[in-house]
Amino acid sequence: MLELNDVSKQYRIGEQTVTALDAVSLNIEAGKFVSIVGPSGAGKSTLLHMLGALDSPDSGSIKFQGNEIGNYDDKALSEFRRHQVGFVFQFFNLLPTMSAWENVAVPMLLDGKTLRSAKPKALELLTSVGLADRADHRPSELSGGQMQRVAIARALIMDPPLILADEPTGNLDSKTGAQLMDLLAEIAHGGDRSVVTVTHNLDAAATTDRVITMQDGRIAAADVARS
Ligand SMILES: Nc1ncnc2c1ncn2[C@@H]1O[C@H](COP(=O)(O)OP(=O)(O)OP(=O)(O)O)[C@@H](O)[C@H]1O
Repeated sequence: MLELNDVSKQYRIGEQTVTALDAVSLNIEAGKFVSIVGPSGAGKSTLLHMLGALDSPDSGSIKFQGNEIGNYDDKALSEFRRHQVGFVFQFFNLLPTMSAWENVAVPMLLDGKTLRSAKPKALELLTSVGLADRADHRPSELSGGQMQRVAIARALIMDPPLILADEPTGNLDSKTGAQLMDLLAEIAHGGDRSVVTVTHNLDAAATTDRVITMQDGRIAAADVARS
């Protein structure tokens, strides 16, 4: 589904140059739940951003379903982000004045649909993540785990083949975090979807199909494929 070849990225701050990604090559297959682990500053978030075309590499190639993302113009890039990728963040990023179902509907609104037309799908997705009875609640009336389920439903509403999650359990207690990982695994294994998550939690990572360990902008040797 996604193929990275020799992807490098440097950041320059004043005189200093930081190599965030150093010639990373990687294949992400459909239907797999993949975790990215490694110490702080290893390049995990930078890699995740490259996978979702939130950032572009200095060199190297990123192909999505055989197409070179580097050749996309701005319009194709925003189409890609809107339709092919669902993002889940550590701090949920829900809109506080909207109800749970309205938050789930947001990507459809950004795609020009009305709230009314988005509602059935938003409710269906909330039901699928176990929150049918919380649809009208605002984020402040939900627990952290529930807020992250809303965020996952929102990530799914455009039916993207790729879900990217940056520390999705970082703000949750360990039991709730484990339940969230189970939900992400179900999402990956339930269809031809890939789910890629960055995590600091090695126990959580150990439950995924594949653990990619990063160190100093490179994929460390221990890239364990379990299936
Ligand atoms: N926008 C930026 N400007 C400058 N330097 C950056 C930028 N983004 C990342 N970096 C640097 O690139 C390196 C990799 O950062 P990245 O956020 O990918 O690491 P990480 O493994 O996700 O770390 P953490 O676990 O702490 O979130 C770090 O040294 C970081 O300081």
